[in-house]
Amino acid sequence: MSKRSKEKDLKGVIPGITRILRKFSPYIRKERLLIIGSFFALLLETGLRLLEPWPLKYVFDYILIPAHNNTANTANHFGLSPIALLTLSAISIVVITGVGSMAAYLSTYGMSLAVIRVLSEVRGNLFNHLQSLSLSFHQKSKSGDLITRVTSDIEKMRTVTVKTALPLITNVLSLLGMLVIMFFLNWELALVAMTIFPILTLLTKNMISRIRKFAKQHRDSEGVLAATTGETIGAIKVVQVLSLQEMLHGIFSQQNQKSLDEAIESLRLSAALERIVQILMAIIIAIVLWRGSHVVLHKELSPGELLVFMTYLRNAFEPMRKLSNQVGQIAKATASGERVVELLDYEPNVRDNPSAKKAHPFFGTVRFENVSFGYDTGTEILQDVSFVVQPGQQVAVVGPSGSGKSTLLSLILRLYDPEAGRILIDGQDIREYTIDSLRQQISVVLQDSVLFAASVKENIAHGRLGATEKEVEKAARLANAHDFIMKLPQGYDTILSERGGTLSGGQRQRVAIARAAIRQAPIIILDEPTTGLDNASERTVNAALAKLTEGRTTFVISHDLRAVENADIILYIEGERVLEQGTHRELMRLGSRYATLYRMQTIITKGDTYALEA
Ligand SMILES: Nc1ncnc2c1ncn2[C@@H]1O[C@H](COP(=O)(O)OP(=O)(O)OP(=O)(O)O)[C@@H](O)[C@H]1O
Repeated sequence: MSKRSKEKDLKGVIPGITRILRKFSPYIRKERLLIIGSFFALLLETGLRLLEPWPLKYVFDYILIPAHNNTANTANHFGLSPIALLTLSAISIVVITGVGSMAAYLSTYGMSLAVIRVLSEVRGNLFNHLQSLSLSFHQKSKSGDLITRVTSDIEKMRTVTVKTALPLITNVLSLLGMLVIMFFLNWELALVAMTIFPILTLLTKNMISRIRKFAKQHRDSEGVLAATTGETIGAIKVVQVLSLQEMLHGIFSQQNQKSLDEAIESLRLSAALERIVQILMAIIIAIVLWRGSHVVLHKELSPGELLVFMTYLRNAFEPMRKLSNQVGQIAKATASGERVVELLDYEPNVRDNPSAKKAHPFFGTVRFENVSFGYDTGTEILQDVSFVVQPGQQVAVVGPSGSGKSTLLSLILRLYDPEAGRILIDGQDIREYTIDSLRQQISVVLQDSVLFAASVKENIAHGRLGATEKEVEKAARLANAHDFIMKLPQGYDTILSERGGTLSGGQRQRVAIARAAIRQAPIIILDEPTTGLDNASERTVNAALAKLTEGRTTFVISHDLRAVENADIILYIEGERVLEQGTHRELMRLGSRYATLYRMQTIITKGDTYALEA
């Protein structure tokens, strides 16, 4: 096959492979000794494979045919008697195959080992990279699709590289070797044999690119399926409560059918391609046999040499037949590889500045200077927000739903960066601190705290790496969680279910408070931590929160204005701006939005109380 036509066949695959290799080169470099060693073994294997039919030639040309024609003479060939030559040929068959197999074993084992090592390192880094990608990326991505990239896309690359790409390299090398020898034996016959390559290229070009297209679509559909499954299982409670099963089953079935159709189409094309190659090869073998016999009759080639020629052609048949399938497989794995590279290439929007330094232990002064932010360009959520909080002050962030309260606090954590203005902690722009050292000094308790499927002890210790058992217990006591934890079947060693689903809402919040407490962070963010709890749980959680926040700069989001009226500063947000700020007394005296909302809430609550009493 000419280099150019081969390149055309692989159009799209070659740039993909180049991109993947370039991206993986640091990992590949680490395994270079193993790869080079295995490559030499592979060359040896290929060379020996080429030698395989030659003993037959000598037996035919120098022993069998002369004997058959009664022209056998006792003349020595290569200084050997016919019987010695026969014995040597027989032995060499075993030696060539034996050494070739050993070389094949070494090359396969070495290369596979290198591939597995490279890909498992890539997978580890991909997982790390995923964790470091900004929240905005994860909110836009489908988690199932990301999971497919880390798991089955990498697995696809591994199996195809080991089981298909490496044998393909051996096949291509031996095909090239066979061609050289065939030209050397008889260039005219070699040319006839070679006509198969351009014909094959023309016939298969279109099919290969269609296989690639369907394979890529199939991989993407699998990602969508995984995403739907993940989303459904993740929200199973909502699904069951709202009886969404049938609707989701409909969506899933459609996606499943699409994935099936694409898989079948790509399989059908691969199978058709294989058969086309098979028929073409039979035609070429027939032509070469026909033409070759004439050449032998004209004494331009010995019968043994024609035998070698035909054996090469037959041997070439198997790799050639497989070639199309292998190229199809490689095209599929390249699609997987490109999905992995695409993800690795994705840069987090929020990352450490080159000049960023590890933060010193914070005192806890927080200053917003003309901060503006929007999730999508053009739609501002916060505009020109400015305020200052002194160490140890309690700040309440209030305002209508969707006004940007959670967004404001997520900026302090650098989950997003402001579009304009800056946020300072202890007088320094937070972008000048490394993200890790900034977040380590901020504790967060959210409305619905997520716990991991690990022991209670581990869940609390997640708050600070290297926390001791004593510290875990101290934090749990502070969070009013120790008593209920001791009543769990294995106490602190009780393994929680996924997302802490086996605990009640109040218990989950108290474990989350313990996790926040163990951090001993100077800044605390509470995003409606008591919403959804009954009165008794709310009281216990509030008592725990009071201990957690004592003496620390605290931001608390609350819809219940009476719960935060003692805050040192109240920020009232509405219409993208902090409309009012001050103490409860100051804002009530102002008699504007906050005061109206506060009065409304008080009246409503009183109304509820009267209703209950009646
Ligand atoms: N990841 C996101 N991408 C795009 N828009 C978002 C995202 N998160 C929030 N928003 C939008 O930003 C606005 C502010 O949301 P935010 O959650 O900060 O409000 P909030 O005041 O905390 O609301 P609530 O009181 O209901 O919790 C809303 O209009 C919301 O739809």
